[in-house]
Amino acid sequence: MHQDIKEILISEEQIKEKVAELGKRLSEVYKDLNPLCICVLKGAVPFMADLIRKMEIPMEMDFMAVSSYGNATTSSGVVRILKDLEASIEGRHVLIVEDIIDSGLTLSYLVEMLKGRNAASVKIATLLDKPDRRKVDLSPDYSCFTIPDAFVVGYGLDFAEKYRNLPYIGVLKEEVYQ
Ligand SMILES: O=P(O)(O)OC[C@H]1O[C@H](OP(=O)(O)OP(=O)(O)O)[C@H](O)[C@@H]1O
Ligand code: HPA
Repeated sequence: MHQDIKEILISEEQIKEKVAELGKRLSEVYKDLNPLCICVLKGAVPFMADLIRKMEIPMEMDFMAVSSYGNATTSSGVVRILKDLEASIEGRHVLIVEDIIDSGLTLSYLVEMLKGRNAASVKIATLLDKPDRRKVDLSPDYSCFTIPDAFVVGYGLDFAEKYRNLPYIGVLKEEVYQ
């Protein structure tokens, strides 16, 4: 285990199993709909890469970069679009792929923005859901794990851009970010 990690919350094996389960479910839900999976950079990259390989249906992908955290551990509430989608989503079935929903501020902003572009549907798939910290009324359509209120890193999630390459989800030692 990495020296800055206090505890492994979700192991590599647990992630693999849940992601495969979700991929199978999405393959049924989106059969014949050619969904557009939108990966929210950068944290959702490992989840997106693993999830789409478990979706055994035609699908397309695109990427968005937004930022609300910067190098802090709490959301500023201000969502900035750093990179927009390449193509129109009008009439498309959109699935937003996220690593974590914490305050919900990032996704509530994104969902409203994408709905405003006349998508046929806009749904959310998240690896982690941290409902205790929610500041807006938002719940994911698909979620792999519900986690307690702790700052976690790994499998895409960072603190100050570090730890994204850990293969598990771990709780960061307080002394590392305090
Ligand atoms: O529910 P919220 O409180 O809004 O938090 C969730 C968002 O925060 C993180 O992104 P961040 O801005 O840190 O970018 P990153 O994915 O590049 O790490 C995470 O990837 C989500 O997008
Ligand atoms: O717990 C977290 N870890 C990393 N990034 C995050 N963005 C929101 N919550 C978190």
